[in-house]
Amino acid sequence: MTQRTPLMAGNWKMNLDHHQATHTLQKLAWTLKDAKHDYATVEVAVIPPFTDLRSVQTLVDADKLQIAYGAQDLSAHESGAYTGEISPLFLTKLGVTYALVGHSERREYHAESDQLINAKVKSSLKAGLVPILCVGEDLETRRAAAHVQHTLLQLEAALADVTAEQVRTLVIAYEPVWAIGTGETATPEDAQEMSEAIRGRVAELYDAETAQAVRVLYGGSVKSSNVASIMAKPDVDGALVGGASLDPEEFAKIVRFQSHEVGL
Ligand SMILES: O=C[C@H](O)COP(=O)(O)O
Repeated sequence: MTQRTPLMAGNWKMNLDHHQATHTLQKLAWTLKDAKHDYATVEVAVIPPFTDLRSVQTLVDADKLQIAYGAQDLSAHESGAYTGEISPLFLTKLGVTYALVGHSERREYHAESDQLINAKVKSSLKAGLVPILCVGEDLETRRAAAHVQHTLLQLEAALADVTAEQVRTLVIAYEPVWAIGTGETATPEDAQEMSEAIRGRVAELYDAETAQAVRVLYGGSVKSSNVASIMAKPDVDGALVGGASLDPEEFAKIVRFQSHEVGL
């Protein structure tokens, strides 16, 4: 069985300018250093706004930080007349590792279609970025008990024409929209149900080895007080953290979920 390294990714959304980003990242790095965090056991990434990425890169390089960083979105195109879009190649040049694709806020506020999300998955993979593909249902869909079917359809659409080899590197984030920024958290059992279903569908679409390699994160009001119970579930490989990642001490506690009993 493949050993999957847990990933804690902090999505800052549209918060923190480049000065604030530097301070926040520095504080996160110091807190984790004080706690003697072993990045081989839990990987850490921050996902700042585009305008912060150069400052983040400079700090990571200068202080030789082991914290990875990602982009919150990217273009499906490499270059050309696409005003306001960011090429995956520009992100690679900035040392970016991850790219969020199909976050629910992009799907909702920018009407991103499954087809566009599939194109973005492919453009990020082509550029050597690791997509963090976001899927999940809204409250109405969950109330209708159609959440598994809905989420797996999003997954299948996003993976059209993506090879098994590529999927093995992928990160999938299950984010129930009703639990994002609301303080409502899915139960650990909800997170496990969907993570297992996602892994099961990857096995059906590809093979068991691919399904064992892919990392599935949970996202939606994750905090230091609830992360350990979610991480105890066998198919949950980490968290995509929004609000709580803006506080470096709180985010460090989330990263250090295994040490909660003994403190940081
Ligand atoms: O990308 C992160 C998710 O949207 C979760 O956000 P949240 O932790 O603020 O609920």
